[in-house]
Amino acid sequence: MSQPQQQPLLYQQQPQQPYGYNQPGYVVYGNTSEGAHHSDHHHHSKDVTYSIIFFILGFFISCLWLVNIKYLKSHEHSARGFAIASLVLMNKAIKFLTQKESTFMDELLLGPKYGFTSDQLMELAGLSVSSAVLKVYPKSEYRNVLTICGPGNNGGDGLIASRQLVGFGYNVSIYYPKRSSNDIFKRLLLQSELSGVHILSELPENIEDKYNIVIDAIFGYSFNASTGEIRAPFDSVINRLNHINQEKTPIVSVDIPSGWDVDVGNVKNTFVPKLLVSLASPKKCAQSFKGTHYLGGRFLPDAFASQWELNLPPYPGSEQCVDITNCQK
Ligand SMILES: NC(=O)C1=CN([C@@H]2O[C@H](COP(=O)(O)OP(=O)(O)OC[C@H]3O[C@@H](n4cnc5c(N)ncnc54)[C@H](OP(=O)(O)O)[C@@H]3O)[C@@H](O)[C@H]2O)[C@H](O)CC1
Ligand SMILES: [K+]
Repeated sequence: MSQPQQQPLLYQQQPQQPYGYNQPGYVVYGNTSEGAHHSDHHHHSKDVTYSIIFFILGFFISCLWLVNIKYLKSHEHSARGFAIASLVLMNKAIKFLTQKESTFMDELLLGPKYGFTSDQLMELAGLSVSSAVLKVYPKSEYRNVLTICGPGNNGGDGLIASRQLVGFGYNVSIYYPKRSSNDIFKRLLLQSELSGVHILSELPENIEDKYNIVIDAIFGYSFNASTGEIRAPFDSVINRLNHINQEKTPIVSVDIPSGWDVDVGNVKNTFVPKLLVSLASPKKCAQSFKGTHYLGGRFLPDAFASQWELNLPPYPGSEQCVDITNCQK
């Protein structure tokens, strides 16, 4: 006698639908409650497995913690636990700013509500960069420094960091091919020269033979990537940096790796620095950065940071920078 054939049964036809099973077209073979129970159990254990996987992956790419939202209603309490933990961590994750947000926040800090001056912020930003260099590249091994300064405030941070590095015992040269006529920058350059920084008239050949570190203070968050080109003279400067052997002479980027789109990242396939020192709060492009990552620019008032939900890590003691290498993705 032939066995009656088992008919596929759409799960939606069952009177009680356990959570997570009611996707259209979900099919259970056989109409016994045992089969449904077995499948139910299988799905619940899947909830736990997937919620754990997304929880762990979230440490590498934090937006994956958001995926765990769907397990908040799981029947498995461990899956719900991992979902809640993911959301807590997600909330604690450092915020990465867009170009627009960075500009807006800078204007706010310099406006009447917070009352900072540009000199103040730049001085603290520069001090953070020199402090991070001192930590990561000690002068016993990395004494000779070349700083390349751009036309804006990122270049100003470079001028300041260079002066401070001389104070820390480094031997520093600056290449500053497009100088601002703004009084602040003239004073910063004067102070650098008086402190003993060498001012170069052109970018030296054989950078790796002469220098132990290159500081990239060319462009910050106002770099305009929309035209798709880097204008002279920085096109050729960045091209030189693309070919530097960073195993010998690492590049330290101030706030943004120059040439990267602030919101998107390394779209032009230019150099990837060994060390990035983000200022105030990291920018979106730093989400794809895999090297050593420090945060500096310790000038944001606590009220400001909480209003903008920046979730910045605390700076240890009186330090001017903090290592955020593993908190960034
Ligand atoms: N609150 C803070 O976070 C602080 C940040 N600081 C630092 O300041 C920079 C932002 O400085 P900003 O002056 O706004 O701009 P940049 O330094 O990024 O330079 C922009 C100039 O670069 C030139 N540019 C832009 N796009 C291109 C391009 N495609 N090709 C060539 N050149 C380009 C342009 O200059 P021009 O003279 O050519 O017009 C831009 O004007 C921030 O990142 C921090 O490092 C402060 O130090 C402290 C406060
Ligand atoms: K830079």
